[in-house]
Amino acid sequence: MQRSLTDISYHKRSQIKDEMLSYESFDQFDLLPAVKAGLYDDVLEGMVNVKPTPVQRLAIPALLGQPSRFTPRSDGRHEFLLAAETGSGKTLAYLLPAVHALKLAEAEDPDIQAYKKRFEEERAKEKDGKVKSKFDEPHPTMARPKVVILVPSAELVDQIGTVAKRLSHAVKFRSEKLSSKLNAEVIERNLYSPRGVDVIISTPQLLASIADSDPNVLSRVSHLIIDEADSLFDRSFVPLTTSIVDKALPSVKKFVCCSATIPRGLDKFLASQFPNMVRITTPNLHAVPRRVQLGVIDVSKDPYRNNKDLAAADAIYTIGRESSKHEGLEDGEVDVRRVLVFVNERESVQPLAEYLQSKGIDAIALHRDTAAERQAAMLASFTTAEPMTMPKQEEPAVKGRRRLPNVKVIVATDLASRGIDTLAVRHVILYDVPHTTIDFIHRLGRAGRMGRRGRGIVLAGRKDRKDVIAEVKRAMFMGQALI
Ligand SMILES: Nc1ncnc2c1ncn2[C@@H]1O[C@H](COP(=O)(O)OP(=O)(O)OP(=O)(O)O)[C@@H](O)[C@H]1O
Repeated sequence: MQRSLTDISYHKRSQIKDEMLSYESFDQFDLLPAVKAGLYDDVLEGMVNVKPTPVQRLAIPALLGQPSRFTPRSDGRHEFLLAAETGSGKTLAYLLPAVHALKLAEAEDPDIQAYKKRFEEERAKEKDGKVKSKFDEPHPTMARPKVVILVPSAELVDQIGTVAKRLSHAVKFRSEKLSSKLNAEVIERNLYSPRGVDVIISTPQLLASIADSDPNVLSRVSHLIIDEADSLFDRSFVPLTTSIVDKALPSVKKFVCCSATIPRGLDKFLASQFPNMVRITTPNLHAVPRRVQLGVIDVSKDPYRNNKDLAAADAIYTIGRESSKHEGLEDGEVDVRRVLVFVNERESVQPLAEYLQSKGIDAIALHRDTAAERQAAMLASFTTAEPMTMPKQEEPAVKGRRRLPNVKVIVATDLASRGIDTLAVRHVILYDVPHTTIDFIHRLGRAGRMGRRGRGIVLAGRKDRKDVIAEVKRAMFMGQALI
């Protein structure tokens, strides 16, 4: 299992640490003032003393072409791999430089400038009251985005789309989402609006099928970003992802792949397809965030006797009961805890969610069959940074009718939840022991995001490799990479 990841030497790690010390503030990056304003006032609104994270310190200067050991010296297309731990701010590491470049290119684009001039002239005439404007010319960027961001799920399209929208208030660009959650009319409107579009965030399925019928959609792309590249270049996604990459590459200036892990398959694929790709890896790559601890429940022992469902329900009840001990709570209040339960197989998601519901737990399955609205509402409560509390309620004494009102549970496979910024999650239950270290990293990475504390609980059965779990636990305790 440990062999699935590629090594990074200690020497390289210490060189990277030195590099990170050169940039301590976002103000040191050559970003347009509007981009910085959007970052401080809208994207990270309300945060004080904001500093770039390690991946942002390494990637932003390199993508902007500022002096750094990762800045390519050649002309032509630049290719990057950004690999950094889960929840470490990779989105902004690629989005800020892409939006900066978009605005610079816009200022130099003769078609856009000529369009703007005609538009302003018509508006001025209208203001003078001379004529009613008949200006209905489509914007030159209509269905021709400059920045394309690919992600593996509709939920991630929403998440990244929200960050881009926030940034666009100060920076003034148009960003649109394309995903299977939207109906055909909305998708058409988002892409073919006569007002134009600068940034598209999409799943590969949707964009690949649009590009099949209208290849020009990808003809002006200058920044192509493959987020969650370990998923998007794996066996199931690679044909769709590469079909988009192949169509877009002729115009692309910056090609950015982004991932929390570099499995051997991705390593080999990128080395053969993109031999000049600059790899930006943080010193803590492949380590689970330090503030996440791992506990183990041996379900083969009493009282569970291999009943994993019961062990999961019990663990969730314990998490719920502990929430009243949290300091800072008003008297009579409890925290609302958000718990993610991971299973290995898609087929187990629904039955486990139903079992937990039968035990009075507010659980949903994260998959296509769960009503979209219910899923969205539950996910929203998992991704908020705001604390959530409720009045304490006594559990009913009558046996068999227990209810746990202060815990919300999502049961998922990690593919369905990959990359989701579950800021509210402190507890992750690994119902199945993950098949690989990569899965351990992604699943535990839903807790402990951006320096928060978290706890993982593995349910270990009779046949599970307890030595592997012990090794992962030890590496996590030491803050080491799980390789
Ligand atoms: N410099 C910063 N300071 C504080 N918070 C930040 C900073 N940069 C990003 N964040 C916040 O950190 C959280 C995690 O960021 P993000 O989702 O980009 O992580 P990620 O590295 O892409 O994770 P994953 O690998 O799981 O996809 C977000 O809520 C984001 O707003």
